[in-house]
Amino acid sequence: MSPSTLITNIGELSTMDPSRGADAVLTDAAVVLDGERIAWIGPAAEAPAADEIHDAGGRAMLPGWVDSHTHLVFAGDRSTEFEARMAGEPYQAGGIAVTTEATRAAGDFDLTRLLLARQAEAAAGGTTWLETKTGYGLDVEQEARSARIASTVVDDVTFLGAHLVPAGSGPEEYTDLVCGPMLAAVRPYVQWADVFCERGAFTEEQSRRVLTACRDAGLGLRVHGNQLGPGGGVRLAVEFGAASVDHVNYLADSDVAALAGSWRDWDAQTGSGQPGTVATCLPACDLSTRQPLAPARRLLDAGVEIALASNCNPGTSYTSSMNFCVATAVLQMELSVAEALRAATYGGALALRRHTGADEDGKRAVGSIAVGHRADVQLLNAPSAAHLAYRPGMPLTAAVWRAGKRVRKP
Ligand SMILES: N=CN[C@@H](CCC(=O)O)C(=O)O
Ligand SMILES: [Zn+2]
Repeated sequence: MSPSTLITNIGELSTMDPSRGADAVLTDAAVVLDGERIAWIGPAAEAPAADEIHDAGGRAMLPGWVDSHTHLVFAGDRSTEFEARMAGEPYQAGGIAVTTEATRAAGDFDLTRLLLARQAEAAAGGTTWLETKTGYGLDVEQEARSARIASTVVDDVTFLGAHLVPAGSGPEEYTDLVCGPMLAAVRPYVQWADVFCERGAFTEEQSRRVLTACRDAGLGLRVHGNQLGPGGGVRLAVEFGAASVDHVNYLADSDVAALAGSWRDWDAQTGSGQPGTVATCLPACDLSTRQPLAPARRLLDAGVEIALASNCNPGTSYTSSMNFCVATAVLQMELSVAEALRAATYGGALALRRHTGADEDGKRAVGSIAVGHRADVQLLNAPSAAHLAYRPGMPLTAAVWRAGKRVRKP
């Protein structure tokens, strides 16, 4: 049995629990972690006894980040491509092939070691729930290997065989492979499937085939859409009831309306009802590819639930810093601090359908602090979470607990 921990003297506790309404932020608060669950929340003066006590010293506490979009199973480096981009070259999907070559050449041991180091880096930065994708294998054996390795390290694994058509394959023939033998080989290791629906990657028709096959195989769906230009990715994601469509840089009014429509049976104030398709914004990627920042404000104003994620990958966004994403969202994307925090915690959980569950149904919610939810919390070296944007780039992560266990610095 792991000991219980009382974290007390919390100056500001942002629970991100929609069911608390206006009381979602507490001051002079305490939290008890018991095993891997949150056992108690309330005023510090009323806190129960616990095996261990951690004095937060008036610091701010919030849920651990839920990073719902990364590509961490890779080897190699693309800093030369990055430098060329900074000198004016546009980003092109074809860079994925460079990482695929390096990833295929790495042994299982090295690939696992690299993934573990990236997971530890993310956790030290406050990320307590991590999704990652395949997509740098691009043949049956290599995609299955990436999925298997990912499943031993991260919390949610997504099959992204439809990331790029590899050299030497025809697009239709490769799409058949993704929908057939590749899907069958990765299926034991993954919960989700994704498709890069974009010029230079997969057409709308090919994407539709991939989503249909993966849905029929029982996988949850996500889409990379509208990243490099207008297109059908968002529409397709909504049509298929995908949990998330990610990037969303180039949106027509009809895309925003379709996303908003998917949330019509959802009550954002209480976090109840039928969730729709989350629009996942990836600000670090937008900056690194010199794309317009995703229109997060416009989406929120239209009634769409959004998430913020790092999209950590070697091509377009080589950072797992959710602090950076939150700061950028506040400084550059017209989100309030509370909206950015929600998108990086509860929003990520919604995008992975991990936002509910407290003991009674065998699932533990992540992304919000409530009794019965997973004990995923972080303390900041600051009296309020606003410091994440007020002091951007500063090392504000003071302590992190993941499933009740204190995370060590890598
Ligand atoms: N857009 C597609 N996939 C990744 C980039 C992959 C790469 O360039 O290696 C992304 O999410 O940005
Ligand atoms: Zn991606």
